[in-house]
Amino acid sequence: MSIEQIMRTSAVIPVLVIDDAATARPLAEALVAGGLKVLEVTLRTPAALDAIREMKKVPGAIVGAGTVVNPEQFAAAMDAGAEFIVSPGLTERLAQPIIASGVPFLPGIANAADIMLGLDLGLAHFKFFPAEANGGLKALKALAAPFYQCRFCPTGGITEASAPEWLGFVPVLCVGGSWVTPKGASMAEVEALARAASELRA
Ligand SMILES: O=C(O)C(=O)C[C@H](O)[C@H](O)COP(=O)(O)O
Repeated sequence: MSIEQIMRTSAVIPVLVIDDAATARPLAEALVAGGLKVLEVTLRTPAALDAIREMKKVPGAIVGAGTVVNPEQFAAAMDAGAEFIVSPGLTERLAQPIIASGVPFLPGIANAADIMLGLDLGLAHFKFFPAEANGGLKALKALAAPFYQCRFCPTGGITEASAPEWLGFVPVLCVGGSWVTPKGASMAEVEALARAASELRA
């Protein structure tokens, strides 16, 4: 799968922070049952790599690693079976081994210089991060105009209420967000939130 195909799979990529790998598989089952197949497990917790391994057992799930900020984390994510890589920003040191591997890569950008570095590296698909704090849809529209060939996954501060407006902007293929998995939610609640999120694309 290409990063574009992954971005077009579901309207929302749930950004997951998993503290206990034992919860990972039921969580992935609930998200996939609700229609969200693309799952981003952030490497922010010690359980994240085992969570990726567990989630990959769920039929239909496309499991990637998020918060990947250096080549060492990229290698660990590959070892765990991650199918795509998301990072909050873009450096050559991180991008080079990922691009060389051919694994779908969604690096974060926040300004024109970041996008130009990505274009130099042959990339055209970016996470716009942090989306709301960095000026919201207005800022992305201004940035996307000169970089008409680029496609985006805004992430950071997006909610079920604000997602449709972002998704209505053509260069936005999907949005990322953590609202689908609120702390303490039951798996039935997560499935319902996932279903609502999966139906957001007009
Ligand atoms: O961990 C990363 O790599 C990040 O880039 C940060 C996450 O994407 C955002 O924290 C999700 O944003 P919220 O939906 O506002 O919770």
